[in-house]
Amino acid sequence: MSAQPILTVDGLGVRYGRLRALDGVSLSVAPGERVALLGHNGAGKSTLFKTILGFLPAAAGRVTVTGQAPGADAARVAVNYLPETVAFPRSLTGTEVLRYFSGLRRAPRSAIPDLLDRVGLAEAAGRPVGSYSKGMRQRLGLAQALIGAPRLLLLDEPTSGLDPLSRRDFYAVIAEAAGRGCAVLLSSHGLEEIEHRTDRIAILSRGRLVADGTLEALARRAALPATIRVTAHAGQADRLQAELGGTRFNGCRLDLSCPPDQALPMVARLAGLPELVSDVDLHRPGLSDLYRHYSDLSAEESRP
Ligand SMILES: Nc1ncnc2c1ncn2[C@@H]1O[C@H](COP(=O)(O)OP(=O)(O)OP(=O)(O)O)[C@@H](O)[C@H]1O
Repeated sequence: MSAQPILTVDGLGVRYGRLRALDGVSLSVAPGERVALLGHNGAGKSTLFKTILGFLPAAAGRVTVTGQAPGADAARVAVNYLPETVAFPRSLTGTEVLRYFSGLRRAPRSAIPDLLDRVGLAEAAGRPVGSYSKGMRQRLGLAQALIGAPRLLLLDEPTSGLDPLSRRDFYAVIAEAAGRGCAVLLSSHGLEEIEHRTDRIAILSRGRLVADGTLEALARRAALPATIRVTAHAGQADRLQAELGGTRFNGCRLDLSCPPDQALPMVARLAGLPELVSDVDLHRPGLSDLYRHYSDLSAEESRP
């Protein structure tokens, strides 16, 4: 991406006393880019967010937001943050909460009805937040994070506790913000939900960035084998296995593992065996396979 990044993280190290929570982390997010930050519990995701917000100092390296140091006025205006757990005064209505935050950010109050509408809270706008469900509070949190058209959105596990339809709507709102040029960095443990809803994946493991790229680039680099599930005609599984090898799972299923570039030629070969094969299902590695691959690699590298 050629546009100047909104967020740059360069060789960042952060410590809690003797613990290295982040070590040599480099990452950037350009305008309009949605980057998913993945990592096990304790990998350092929240620490990275807190450093970008200026709450924690860097022990090494550098972070800039729109070219400014975290915590500087211009950086604070540029970034909005949705923490993992949002808490609003229970007696205020949705509209009142957004009025309060609009005041803090000097953003026009006229945008509030539209914001509430975009997150599906138009009808609940006049009700006290204490009567909202967890998902509704989370959506109000997203509306709060969108106030003032931020240039960088930091979202810490924003969809935990949301049902599948609310998650879909949530990502649609995030895509709209990115479409307007907002840079988005969001952490998640939900691999399936981010697989096709973000532009790039960054994986943290024990405070180090072990992968950063598009799903396609990470898959190419990992070169994990594809699995072809073959269903044999009744009584033909033995012959098929004798011909192709693979692993038998029941009377008629055979799993073949192929290098990525051999998967299609193998499917073509299977199509030429109609007397043996009744069905073929090609399974390419998904994000969960890649996540395991890169996290395991980093665990192996750090083993003495
Ligand atoms: N205030 C703190 N004082 C000391 N250690 C801390 C503090 N906050 C976090 N840590 C440690 O720093 C490391 C990174 O924690 P962090 O909260 O950034 O991880 P995370 O990836 O956000 O985890 P999770 O997915 O569980 O939210 C962990 O080992 C954690 O125990």
